[in-house]
Amino acid sequence: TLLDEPRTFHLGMFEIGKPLGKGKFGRVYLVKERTSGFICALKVLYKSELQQGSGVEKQVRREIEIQSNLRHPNILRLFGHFHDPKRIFLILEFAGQGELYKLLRKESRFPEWKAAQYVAQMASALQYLHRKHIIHRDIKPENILVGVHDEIKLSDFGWSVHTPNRRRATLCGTLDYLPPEMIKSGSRDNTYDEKVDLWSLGVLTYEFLVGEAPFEDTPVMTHRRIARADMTIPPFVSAEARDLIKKLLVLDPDKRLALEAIQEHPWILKHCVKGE
Ligand SMILES: O=C(O)Cn1ncc2ncnc(NCCc3cnc(NC(=O)Nc4cccc(Cl)c4)s3)c21
Repeated sequence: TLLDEPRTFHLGMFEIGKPLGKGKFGRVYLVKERTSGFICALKVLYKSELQQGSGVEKQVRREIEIQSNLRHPNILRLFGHFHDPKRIFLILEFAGQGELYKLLRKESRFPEWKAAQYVAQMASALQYLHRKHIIHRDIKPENILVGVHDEIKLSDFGWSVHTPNRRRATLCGTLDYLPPEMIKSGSRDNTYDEKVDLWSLGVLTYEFLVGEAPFEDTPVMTHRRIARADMTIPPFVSAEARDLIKKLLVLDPDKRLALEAIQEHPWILKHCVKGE
């Protein structure tokens, strides 16, 4: 079936179901693989649209190359891909509860126990990626899906790269989640490493608990507030959660709490059963 080692795939293998979402570059459908009955998500990308973007087609190839080799419960599986003259198709694991940011908007903010479980799963996914010298670089609620049992599925590796990244930082994500070292201009080496994902995890933790990003403002002000790590954490956030956020949203990348330490942080231990 689909889970076996890579084979060639084609559209006729799938029975197309309901649309799951419409992204910037194409639509996603719920599909069933005919022979095995296996349910998955099919992302359709139009080559015409990709060719317009600067090097976007290369990004999709890199995503396919990176994500096809990833196997982790909190990383959305890419089972395979194929293309026809006009389109590229990504065969993806189906995430039963869809996009995390929709759940977040609906609940406005998550209870601390739920936020802690999501952060612990994100830290586990990032530990797996960083051990493989992959930085995601675009961690934000829009790129996280949720499975039927509330398990986090980090997805959309369109922007992930292998470290160390000697390329100049390009403005790739929404400003809210960008770490200071990626928006700092002027300094000679605008390089960055996997610690950018630690900053974004801090922003994510804040947004889970508060319902909005810590530096949300006008673009100019957001830029300035990120550069100064200028944020206020509302009083309803517990002392332990506040402690973790402040240990991740640190300007100096080397002083950010390491992923292993996040798993041992009191706020995480309080809400997460060990070895879950
Ligand atoms: O999210 C939804 O809309 C709805 N939804 N609901 C449930 C569900 N289950 C699985 N997947 C879904 N959606 C697809 C998520 C993606 C995963 N990987 C991607 N990769 C990508 O888009 N790459 C890409 C494209 C264009 C340019 C470049 Cl550079 C890279 S998109 C699901």
